[in-house]
Amino acid sequence: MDDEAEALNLKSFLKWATELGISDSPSTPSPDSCLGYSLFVSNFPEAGGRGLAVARDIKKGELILRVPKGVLMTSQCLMRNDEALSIAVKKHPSLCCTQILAVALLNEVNKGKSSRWWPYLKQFPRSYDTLADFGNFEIQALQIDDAIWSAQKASQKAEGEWKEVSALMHELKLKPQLLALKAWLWASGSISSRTMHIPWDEAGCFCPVGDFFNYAAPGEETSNSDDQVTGEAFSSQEDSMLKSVTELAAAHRLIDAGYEEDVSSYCFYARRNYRKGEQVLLSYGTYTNLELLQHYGFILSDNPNDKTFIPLERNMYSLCSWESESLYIQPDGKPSFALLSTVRIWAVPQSNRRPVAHLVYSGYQLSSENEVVAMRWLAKKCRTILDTSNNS
Ligand SMILES: C[S@@+](CC[C@H](N)C(=O)[O-])C[C@H]1O[C@@H](n2cnc3c(N)ncnc32)[C@H](O)[C@@H]1O
Repeated sequence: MDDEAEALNLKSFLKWATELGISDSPSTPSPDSCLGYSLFVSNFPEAGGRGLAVARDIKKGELILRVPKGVLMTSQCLMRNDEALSIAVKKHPSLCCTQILAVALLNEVNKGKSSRWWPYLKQFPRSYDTLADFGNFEIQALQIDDAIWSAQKASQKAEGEWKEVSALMHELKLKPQLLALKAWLWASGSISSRTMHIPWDEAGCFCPVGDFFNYAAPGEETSNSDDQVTGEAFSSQEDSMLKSVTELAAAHRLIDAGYEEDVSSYCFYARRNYRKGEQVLLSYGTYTNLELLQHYGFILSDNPNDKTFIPLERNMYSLCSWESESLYIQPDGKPSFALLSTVRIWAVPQSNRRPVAHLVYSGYQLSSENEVVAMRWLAKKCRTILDTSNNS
């Protein structure tokens, strides 16, 4: 699609969104666009491509976008507006909620221009780079065993789920290209990378305009010094007056987006101060780079939540009851608590381990000798892992 056609599509999408009540402003927006007061669509080649920038200086905690419930595209509303879909889905009770949403999405695409969601559907990417979309060559290029395993699992899972919905999709008489695995991967990628959490459906919802926000890892906003201006603490009295956990988290801006029952809308807030023109970033959750690749198809070059998992020697596993996922090195080079405490115990002579275990699990260094042995083991292990991945 050329740039001009894309710009026209975006324009008609924003008009459609305005008519349905989406707004970035407390007052009535212009009939042509639901954006312009707080936000505008822009391109950020280094951070997610198309995204939303602020149209004015914005303070932390400000409401910047509201999307009414009626505009959220969910399985429930797609089935409510399509009796044939609803009847067909009921005949397949073993399907899970994401399979139902994926079929409902493809069924809507099948309608083309006659779909009520057409202006929105045209805004979806044509394809995705999530792990399930990786071919064999790309999977091998991942090099790390964990990543290769996750990619193989993701493709197998997508293909298995596609086979399970095949009968339903044929009953719905979808066009041949929408019955193909490629279309299924597109629908699954759309769900994985674009849906937002809602309390009434585990598959989540598609949230027009709200799904234009790109991602920044949670915690990064604290580096913005301007935050001090509005980041005041709440008193415990004020806290107890806030009715729910969601409300409390929202008041402290621990969450920057969520469905709010009292206004029947999905609401988006600035989680830090922004200067006019800056991109507003949303935290979709806490993810390692592998998880980001799996669910969203990108990685962050500087991800504070990334982890390098460290396998223990066979004789060390009996010393700890931690899951392997808790044994890792953080991006700042520090070992996780589980890894550090296990290696500290291992570095104690076997006959002395029991009496010092409680000190280790309280986070204490036992002695400088113990620490040196533990750190030497960790350094050697890290070197071996780096050598293996550099040589493969
Ligand atoms: C919810 S959408 C965000 C809007 C998207 N850029 C668009 O144009 O529709 C999520 C997708 O945006 C991209 N994305 C979001 N944040 C990113 C980031 N920090 N770096 C690279 N890509 C990002 C990824 O492709 C991800 O799957």
